[in-house]
Amino acid sequence: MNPVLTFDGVRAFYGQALIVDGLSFEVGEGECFSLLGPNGVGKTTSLNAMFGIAQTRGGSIAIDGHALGGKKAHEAARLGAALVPQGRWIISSLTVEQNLLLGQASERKGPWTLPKVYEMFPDLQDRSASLGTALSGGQQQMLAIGRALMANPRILLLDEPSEGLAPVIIDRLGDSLAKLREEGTSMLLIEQRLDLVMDLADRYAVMAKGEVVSQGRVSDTTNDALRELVSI
Ligand SMILES: Nc1ncnc2c1ncn2[C@@H]1O[C@H](COP(=O)(O)OP(=O)(O)OP(=O)(O)O)[C@@H](O)[C@H]1O
Repeated sequence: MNPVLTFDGVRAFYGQALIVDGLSFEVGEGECFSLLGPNGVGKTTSLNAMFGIAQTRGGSIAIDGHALGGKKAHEAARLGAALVPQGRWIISSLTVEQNLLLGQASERKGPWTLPKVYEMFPDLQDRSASLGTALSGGQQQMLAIGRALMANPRILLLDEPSEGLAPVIIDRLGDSLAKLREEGTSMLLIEQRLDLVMDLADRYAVMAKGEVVSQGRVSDTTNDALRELVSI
């Protein structure tokens, strides 16, 4: 089966600074793939390379076999990449519902509509008229995920979704992501909480200095073994 997302020898830069150096991995249909590594190795930059925020010079990135060309942000969204960014990027002047509707900008058709997002995250329906940034941290994370789902993505790109959340909220987040996984949503998960990775991911790759240094199936490893790999 063709991969949903392919990174092949990607080299990504900020200006002249080479951050990602020959990164290769694939995410299969319906798979949750986790990209791991210590702070600063280039995980977020890899996502930024998909949207043209970091510049790629070398290698290729493809969604469903379609290479991302020049106009990356628009193209990646149109092809079905939806980002749940680190820090969530909730627009403070917009209500919850208006933030969710932003997700439709890519004009992709599919099962995700406002009622379906509200069914998945009832808190968002209760607060639909509130300003997005008036929500709690956990609710804002749900809003960021809901907004990405409104794009009817081929792949959901989650950058440290548990960051800054209390353990009980992380459990709820994990349940929601598990539900999405059961529905067959393809996911790329960047995450420091390895228990969440162990619960959700099928496969993982560990990055160091901008490239993959080890990878495998989550079912073949343990939380401790993964922690050791990530801390090298
Ligand atoms: N806009 C930018 N311009 C220049 N350098 C940047 C920029 N953003 C990040 N960097 C640098 O790129 C490197 C990789 O950062 P990146 O955010 O991709 O790491 P990460 O693996 O996602 O880690 P973290 O968990 O800290 O986000 C770091 O050295 C960082 O300082």
